[in-house]
Amino acid sequence: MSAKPLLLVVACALVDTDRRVLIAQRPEGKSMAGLWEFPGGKVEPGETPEAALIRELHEELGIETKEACLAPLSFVSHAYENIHLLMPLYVCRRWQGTPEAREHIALKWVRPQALRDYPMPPADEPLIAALCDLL
Ligand SMILES: Nc1nc2c([nH]c(=O)n2[C@H]2C[C@H](O)[C@@H](COP(=O)(O)OP(=O)(O)OP(=O)(O)O)O2)c(=O)[nH]1
Repeated sequence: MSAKPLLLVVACALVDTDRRVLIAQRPEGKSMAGLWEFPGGKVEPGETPEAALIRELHEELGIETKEACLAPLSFVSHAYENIHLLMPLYVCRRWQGTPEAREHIALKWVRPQALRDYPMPPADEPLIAALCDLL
């Protein structure tokens, strides 16, 4: 049995004062296009997960946050066809700026119980339950 490469991706649930969570729709041309995801992305070599997430939040949404504002919530370990995804999910309640879709089709603020109304990557399912418990 040949092992699949392990892919480390960091993701973030931005939570607003109404306890809604930001999800973002993946663009055309990427895998899983059209599905809704938590903002985030791959951890580059030499990067800490937190630094990667702060970078991705800036690149994707144009917002600024800092490590002290990132609280680990849960993680998923999910076998996709070609890779094995390891994805920690952080919760962030404090940031500067207003999120805008710089790399996604659309953004949406959603109550945790309504996340299941939006098609998300298969790996994300357990994270919805974790967010419903938290919020
Ligand atoms: N950011 C993010 N990625 C997720 C989530 N769920 C999930 O399976 N993923 C996967 C999709 C991608 O394979 C990978 C994130 O990669 P990425 O966003 O940095 O890069 P990408 O879309 O260009 O990746 P790809 O086209 O090569 O698949 O993690 C999620 O909720 N948020």
